[in-house]
Amino acid sequence: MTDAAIEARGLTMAYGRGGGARTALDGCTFRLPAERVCALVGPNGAGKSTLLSLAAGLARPSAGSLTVLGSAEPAAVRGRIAYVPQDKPLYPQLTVADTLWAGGELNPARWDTGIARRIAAPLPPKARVRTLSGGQRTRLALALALGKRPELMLLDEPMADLDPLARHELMGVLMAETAEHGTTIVMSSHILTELEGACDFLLFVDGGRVRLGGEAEDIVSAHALVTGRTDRELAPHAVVESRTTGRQLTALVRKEGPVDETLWAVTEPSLEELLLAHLRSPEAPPLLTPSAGPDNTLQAVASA
Ligand SMILES: Nc1ncnc2c1ncn2[C@@H]1O[C@H](COP(=O)(O)OP(=O)(O)OP(=O)(O)O)[C@@H](O)[C@H]1O
Repeated sequence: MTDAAIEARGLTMAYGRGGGARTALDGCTFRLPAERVCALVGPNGAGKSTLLSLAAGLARPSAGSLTVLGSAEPAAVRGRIAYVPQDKPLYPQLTVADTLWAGGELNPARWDTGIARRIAAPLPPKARVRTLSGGQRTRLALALALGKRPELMLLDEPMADLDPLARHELMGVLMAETAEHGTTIVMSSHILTELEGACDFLLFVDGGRVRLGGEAEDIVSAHALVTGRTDRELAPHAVVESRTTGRQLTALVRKEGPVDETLWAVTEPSLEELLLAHLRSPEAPPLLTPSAGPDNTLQAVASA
């Protein structure tokens, strides 16, 4: 089994104390293998940012454990991690060129001027950060993160304010980082269409709990989109979501063995269809594939 970049057991994080405490993560157990591009998805308030900030060593969990790059103290390996939070903190008074220079000064051992300059190339070097647009600031933050040549990149909605061309370009850069340098990328996103083909691993959290985890391919192939007559039995397959039109039933099911294709028209859902169905059906049972379970004791992927 590949080394884990992040491994969580019973990871729990509550903000505040006493009656006002809010549980952002609630007993999460999962494993993210190294050298993968992992999408972290889930609805607003699911706990994605909380998970990324814990992995970046910026806060400590309230309970449970979190091992990052082999260290039980994520803060101790901060030098090997690049974390780009949602608000992309940068010094507003510095120019683009000064920001890149400071990136090199702060990371003398690993700094890669070439990639940082390449990513920041469309930005005016003399412009002050405070004058940049949201998307331009994101580009600069990603240039700094990539320049650091990290082993693990934790990116909180990095694509949200980029234009489609910039998104396409930067997703390509991130995928190439993983392929060429073995960088592990964990990226939260609400842009489901862009995750397909870009992310090979998936962690879906909702209400602070892990609902889906594993190879994107395995998670998709554990499900089927089926269409047939309403009087046909879908058991033993678990219905994630269904709708009827007249006498026709369409359902997204978690397969329990092969689906009877003499009764049902069967297709594989897209990753987006699968995630939307789970977002609409919070009661669907969780699924972790073996590669996402810390010691293979968790629920295995349904055999297709
Ligand atoms: N600093 C904080 N203090 C108190 N509660 C917080 C804090 N940060 C997050 N929370 C709460 O924790 C829960 C999870 O928030 P988090 O920001 O991790 O979700 P998210 O999945 O990143 O959401 P989004 O998609 O909207 O960015 C929410 O209920 C949120 O209100």
